[in-house]
Amino acid sequence: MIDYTQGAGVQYHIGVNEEEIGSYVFLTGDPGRVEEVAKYLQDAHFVQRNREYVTYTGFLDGTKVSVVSTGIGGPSTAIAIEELVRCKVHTFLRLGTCGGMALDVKGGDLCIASGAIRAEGCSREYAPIEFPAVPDFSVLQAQVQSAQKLSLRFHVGVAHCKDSFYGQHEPLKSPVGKRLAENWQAYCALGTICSEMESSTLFIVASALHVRAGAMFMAIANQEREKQGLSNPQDHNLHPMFSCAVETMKALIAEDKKREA
Ligand SMILES: O=P(O)(O)O[C@H]1O[C@H](CO)[C@@H](O)[C@H]1O
Ligand SMILES: O=c1cc[nH]c(=O)[nH]1
Repeated sequence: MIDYTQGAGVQYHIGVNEEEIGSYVFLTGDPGRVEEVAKYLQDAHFVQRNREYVTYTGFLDGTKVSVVSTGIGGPSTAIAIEELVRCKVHTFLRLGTCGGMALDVKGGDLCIASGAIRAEGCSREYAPIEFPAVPDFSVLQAQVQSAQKLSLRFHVGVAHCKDSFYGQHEPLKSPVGKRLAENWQAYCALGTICSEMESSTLFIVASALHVRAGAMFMAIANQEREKQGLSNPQDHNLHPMFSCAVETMKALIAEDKKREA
């Protein structure tokens, strides 16, 4: 393969090298969210910005941890994961936003993905469609335990991942809207908890590269509650999720330290 690195192991898109990155990484879609998450780390500093990729690095309980944005959707997420794995990252935790689908998911609730529907294109370039997009079990378990410890209102279940945000919200405006709406109805009938855009790619690329990954999202609102005439509060406060994510990463780091001792 042509060497696109910028020398000294600096990765082509994310613009960082192994020395600048912890082996544990929080991923967020929004580049503007990275600095906010980094405030939860000790001694965090800005590392790099290139395209949609912003990176900060700091510490949790003495272990180096980074926060990196992926931008929206599968392709930019897959690139971030591939390049971060080249920087020796072995643990990923995505912190995102989502729309609720199950009627008991309200704006402000935390959704933890136990699996993801591969209704996007990118993951098909990593695994046949029969292969399930699932998180690493130890990461999932640590997420659930952290949400319980913090007494958050949370849901664990399958997340829907798609490429078109507006196909989710206004399917019938699309020439293929009937198919989108029919599939959406089926996903709801199957108990899917929420919809977002990166976790299936994250889970499949992580499986392909033999690293571990998990994902959690704050529900902003729920269009299905709106449809049913139920209350539909909007909530954009992501801090409870950040606290849960930090708790989760600390638990994983502690388990790893115990195993290595
Ligand atoms: O808040 P983030 O992490 O970007 O996640 C969600 O928000 C974006 C759409 O508004 C998509 O990236 C979706 O997955
Ligand atoms: O409804 C939503 C909210 C956030 N992200 C999505 O993909 N959908």
